[in-house]
Amino acid sequence: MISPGTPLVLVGAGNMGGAMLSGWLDAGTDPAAIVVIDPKPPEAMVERLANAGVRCEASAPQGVTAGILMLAVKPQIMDAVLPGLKGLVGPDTVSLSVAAGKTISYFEERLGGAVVRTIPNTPAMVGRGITGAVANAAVSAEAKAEIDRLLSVCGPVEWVEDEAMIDAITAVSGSGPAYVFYLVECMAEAGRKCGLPADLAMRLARETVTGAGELMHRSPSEAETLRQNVTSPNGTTAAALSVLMAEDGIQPVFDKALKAAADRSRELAS
Ligand SMILES: NC(=O)C1=CN([C@@H]2O[C@H](COP(=O)(O)OP(=O)(O)OC[C@H]3O[C@@H](n4cnc5c(N)ncnc54)[C@H](OP(=O)(O)O)[C@@H]3O)[C@@H](O)[C@H]2O)C=CC1
Ligand SMILES: O=C(O)[C@@H]1CCC=N1
Repeated sequence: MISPGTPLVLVGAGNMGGAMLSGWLDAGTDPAAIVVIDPKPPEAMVERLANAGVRCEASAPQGVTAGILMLAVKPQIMDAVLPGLKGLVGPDTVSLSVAAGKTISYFEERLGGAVVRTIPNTPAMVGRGITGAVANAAVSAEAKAEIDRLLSVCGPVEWVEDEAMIDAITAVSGSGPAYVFYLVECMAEAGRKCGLPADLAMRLARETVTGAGELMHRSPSEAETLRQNVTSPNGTTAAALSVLMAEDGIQPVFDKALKAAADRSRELAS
C-alpha cells in the first residue's frame, strides 16, 4: 500500500507526526516511500529528514497520490489545511488522522473514502507509544493490516469499534505522557521542599519514574502488586499513600482531569 509510487504522505512533522516518523525511519521504513508536507518543520526534524533522504515539501506536491495520507496538524487548522490536500487522494488512499477530536465523518466529508482515526502518544518516538484506532467501513482488511503494522512500529495498537471511545483514549494515553512528566516535576518540587538541592531532587524523581515504568514494562505483575511490593506495613510509603489514596487524594483529581481532557476532545470535533 505504501511504496515510492504511492507514498505515505505525512502532513505536519511536529511533535506527534515527527515522533512517529522517527520511529518508522529507525525501524527501517524505506525513506523513498515517505513524503513530508510541512512549511516549517522543527530544526531537528529538517536535519533528520535531510539525513534520511526523505522528500519534504512546504505544500502538497503535484502528481503525487498518497497510499496513506497522514494528518498530523493541529485540529484547529485542519479546516484550512484539508482543501489543499485533495489532489493527493486517489481511489485507494487511506486518510490516517492522529488529530484529537476530529471525527471520521469530518474527514469523510472533506476527503471521502477510507479513514482511520487514531490517537497515538509521543513515546512513539522511542517505539514505546500506544495508539488507539478506529476505522470506517471503507478501509479494507488489507489496508487495516498494513496500517496496524505501521502503527505497531511505535508500540501496541488498540483497535476499537466504537469511535466514541477515542475521546476517552485521548484522555488516558494521548495526553497521558504529560501527566507523568508533570508527576516528575511535582515529586522533584516536593523533594526540594523536604530539603534536597533542586537538581538532585529532579534526578531522583526522573530516574524513579523511568525505573518504575521500566519495571512495570518488564514485570508480569499488576500495578497494584508492584505498589504493594514497595509498601512496608506502617512504613514510609504507607505514610505517603495514606495521603495520595485518601478520599480527597489523587483519584478524584484524575477523575476530574481526564474528564476535562475527554470533554475537550469532543469540543475539538467541531
Ligand atoms: N503532541 C502529542 O502528544 C499528541 C498530538 N496529537 C495530535 O497530533 C496533531 C499534531 O500535534 P503536535 O504534533 O503536538 O503539533 P505540532 O505543532 O508540534 O506539529 C504540527 C506541525 O504541523 C505544521 N504545520 C502547520 N501548518 C501546516 C500546514 N499547512 N501543512 C503542513 N504542516 C503544517 C506545524 O508547523 P508550525 O509549528 O510552523 O505551525 C508543525 O510542524 C494534533 O492534531 C494533535 O491533536 C495526538 C496525540 C498526541
Ligand atoms: O493536547 C492535545 O490536544 C494533544 C492530543 C493528545 C495529546 N496532545
